[in-house]
Amino acid sequence: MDLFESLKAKITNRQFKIVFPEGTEPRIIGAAARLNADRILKPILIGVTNDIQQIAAAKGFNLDGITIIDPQEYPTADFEKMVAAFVERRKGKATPEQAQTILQDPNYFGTMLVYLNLADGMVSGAVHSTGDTVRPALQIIKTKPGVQRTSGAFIMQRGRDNERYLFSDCAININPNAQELAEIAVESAKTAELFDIDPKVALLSFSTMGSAKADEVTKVQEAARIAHEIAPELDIDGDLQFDAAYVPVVANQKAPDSKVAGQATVFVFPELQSGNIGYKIAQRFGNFEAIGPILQGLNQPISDLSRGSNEEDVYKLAIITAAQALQN
Ligand SMILES: CC(C)(COP(=O)(O)OP(=O)(O)OC[C@H]1O[C@@H](n2cnc3c(N)ncnc32)[C@H](O)[C@@H]1OP(=O)(O)O)[C@@H](O)C(=O)NCCC(=O)NCCS
Ligand SMILES: CC(=O)OP(=O)(O)O
Repeated sequence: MDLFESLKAKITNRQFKIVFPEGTEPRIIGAAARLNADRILKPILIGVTNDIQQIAAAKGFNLDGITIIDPQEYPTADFEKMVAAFVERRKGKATPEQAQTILQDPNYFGTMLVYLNLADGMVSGAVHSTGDTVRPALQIIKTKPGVQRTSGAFIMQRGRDNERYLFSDCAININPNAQELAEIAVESAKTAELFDIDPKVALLSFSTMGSAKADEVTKVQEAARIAHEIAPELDIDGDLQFDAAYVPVVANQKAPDSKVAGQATVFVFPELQSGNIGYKIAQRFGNFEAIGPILQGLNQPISDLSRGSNEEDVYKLAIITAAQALQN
């Protein structure tokens, strides 16, 4: 079965509430209208009610049954509760006065709705940068016990045969050290399993099994060693060049003893430059659909769209976000 058909079947009965802080963005309104009409989840749009209604009317989107929250019209008592919870969560890093201002930002407001369990997840980033989208989540939602760093994975899928892979970290950690890279690899394997990808994890490099000597390669080798320690049951290998990870005949030549080479399904990039460039090349040259970034390792699901996303990307990432909520 198609991944999204199977995810829809899993989440439909739960009617998760997913908040969209960019409520006046037509791609967001269009996706929310479809998700609502298809009865997959309950969207909450944040923004000025009149503005959202006018854009929806102009584009022909039906908003019946969709909740709109205008932060300016939010009941005072509820906003005060939100401010108090934010101040408590930030533990001395924000005064109530600062919190009042910070929570005017729709990404902070939306993240607090999730934190307060008034929503089950959040999807934003269609117009905001990744930093502005995820910073509230890093500060408020925070990582799960045992996870030090969140990271951003993409499901990459193509064609009718369900050719599907996971790429990470394509969104968050600019230059992870070996320990952080190992954690990204292990968290990526868990994300892959959640989305029906059998994880064979390649730690990518410009070197295969030590064919090049450089600090950058040593970092990847060290990450592979640490990842084996953290999760000995997983198939994780590196350093591997992309061709050795992906192409069986090259794998036979470059890494004949590897359990991952030639069959990798999860591709972990050594740092963010290559990760972000790599997924966009596969998406734009390789005709892969890129769904994400899915933030891994957070206590509650928050997803960050690329500003290059279309309505279909928003629709699918909302489904992924709701599927992550099933784990909570
Ligand atoms: C993600 C990012 C915005 C965080 O940067 P930042 O806001 O400057 O982070 P700070 O160092 O100020 O930390 C802010 C908080 O987030 C936490 N944090 C930062 N990075 C984190 C991570 N990867 N995982 C978990 N928590 C993290 C910090 O511990 C800190 O928490 P605290 O305030 O409770 O102490 C930054 O790493 C970044 O810009 N990454 C690249 C994003 C990008 O442009 N990607 C390409 C497009 S997708
Ligand atoms: C994930 C990503 O690259 O986001 P953006 O295109 O918005 O920078």
